[in-house]
Amino acid sequence: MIEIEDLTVSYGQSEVIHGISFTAAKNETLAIMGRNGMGKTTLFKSLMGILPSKSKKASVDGVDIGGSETFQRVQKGLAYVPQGRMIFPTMTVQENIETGLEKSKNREIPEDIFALFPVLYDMRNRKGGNLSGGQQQQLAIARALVTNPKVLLLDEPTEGIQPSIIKDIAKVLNEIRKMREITIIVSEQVLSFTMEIADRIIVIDKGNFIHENKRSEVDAAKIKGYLSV
Ligand SMILES: Nc1ncnc2c1ncn2[C@@H]1O[C@H](COP(=O)(O)OP(=O)(O)OP(=O)(O)O)[C@@H](O)[C@H]1O
Repeated sequence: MIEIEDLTVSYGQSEVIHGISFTAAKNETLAIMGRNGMGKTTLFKSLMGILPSKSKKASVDGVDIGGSETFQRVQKGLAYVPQGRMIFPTMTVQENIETGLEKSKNREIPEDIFALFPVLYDMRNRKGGNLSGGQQQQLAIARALVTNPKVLLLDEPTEGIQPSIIKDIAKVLNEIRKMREITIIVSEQVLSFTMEIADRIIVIDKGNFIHENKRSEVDAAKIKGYLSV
């Protein structure tokens, strides 16, 4: 569970996130949707402590994360799958996953990881750079999950991935939620994908949240309107 109140993020003098507030519950998937440049990556980087931010409240499972360094936020239960996946191409699949353990209390890859991603088990000795885009995305998710996060942030996981594989990513995220009962927050532009995974959709526009709906009440035409230029 994550609670954020009145979060502001600036690059120098230029404020790009303007005091947004949200909560996401345990076992809930929240999608934050918006066009390029609307502030999704900035929001996620600030939540991870990669970018400085100000807020009235920022907590994970009741524990304050405001002012914490990135590694402390990971220890408090946040994990991050960055846009573009950022896996290590010259390291093996197994080594890539193990890099996620460095700041964690665990020493070994949890058993359910390879159950979730059988393809990564089959390819554990291959170099990360030789995997397909969809497999690299699975690897980036696996690496984030080894710290046993309470809240998993994924920045545009479908970017550059074929439509057939996008369905697999949706299936994996639904499976993760079922197995781990964690909070998942995903930034996205693809509505068909978020409709398969999200309980709630928020639209971000120029650093403000401008629309919010439960999945069951989503007006697809309205959200598509916000997402088109
Ligand atoms: N390093 C930076 N310095 C100054 N401004 C930046 C920097 N990075 C991003 N911005 C600006 O902040 C705003 C939000 O960008 P951000 O990358 O968070 O958007 P986004 O919604 O994630 O888009 P995308 O899908 O293209 O990544 C944009 O106006 C962008 O130009």
